[in-house]
Amino acid sequence: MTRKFFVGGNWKMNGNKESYKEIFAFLNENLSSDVEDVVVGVPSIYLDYVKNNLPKNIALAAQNCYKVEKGAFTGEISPDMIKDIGATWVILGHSERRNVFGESDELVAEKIGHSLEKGLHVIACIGELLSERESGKTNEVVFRQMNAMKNHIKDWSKVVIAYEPVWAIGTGKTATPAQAQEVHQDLRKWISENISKDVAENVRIIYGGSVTGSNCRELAKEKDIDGFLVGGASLKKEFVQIVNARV
Ligand SMILES: O=C(CO)COP(=O)(O)O
Repeated sequence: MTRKFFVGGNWKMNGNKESYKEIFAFLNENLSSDVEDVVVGVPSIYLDYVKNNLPKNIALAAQNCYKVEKGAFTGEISPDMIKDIGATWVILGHSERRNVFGESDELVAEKIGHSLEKGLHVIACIGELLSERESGKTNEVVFRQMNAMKNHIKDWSKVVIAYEPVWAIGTGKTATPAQAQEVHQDLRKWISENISKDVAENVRIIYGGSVTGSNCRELAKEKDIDGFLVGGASLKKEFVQIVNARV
């Protein structure tokens, strides 16, 4: 298996310049210089500040952006702006964007397409609600979300898929390794049948939802789990343990 392990920290709408200093300190002290593919997603107003203080081997992501280059879209930021300040990634389709801010599959897919065209790398998030899981619709939901994206993605090499079951986000209820592996495996099969075998083999599918220093190693043993997207624990020292889950 050649897929490189990938860990993203999603800081969401947390922290400030002062509290980020602690994060810079534990990343500087504890992260070995040869880590690969570690990205942190930062509130847009702090992207520039974090860029100037983060260890250089960690990449920077915005947590959202709009689907066009520029214009009268008050409050939005564009992929060009994200690139301009030196960030290289954007998180799109996070469940909080979908469920709190009402972003549709189509809007998420358009944002992904535009970000890729502009040269950003994308963490594309998908995942089902608890009610959807309980009614046996997990695959139907994640395949529908994937299908919308498929029409807008030409180059999958710059995409990481984050499977984040909504019921596991911020709840302390992690999917079991077997539950996560099952969905990741089904996703890879769907990709093989609907996109290509090559993309299915190479695209990284990471898991998100209450990942911690203590559960990351078991999850990381599963063959289709290629890393994590971490919320709460990415603000704490244990993030380093998660980055090293396969070491
Ligand atoms: O939403 C998440 C990452 O994007 C997961 O959040 P938690 O790790 O806090 O559950």
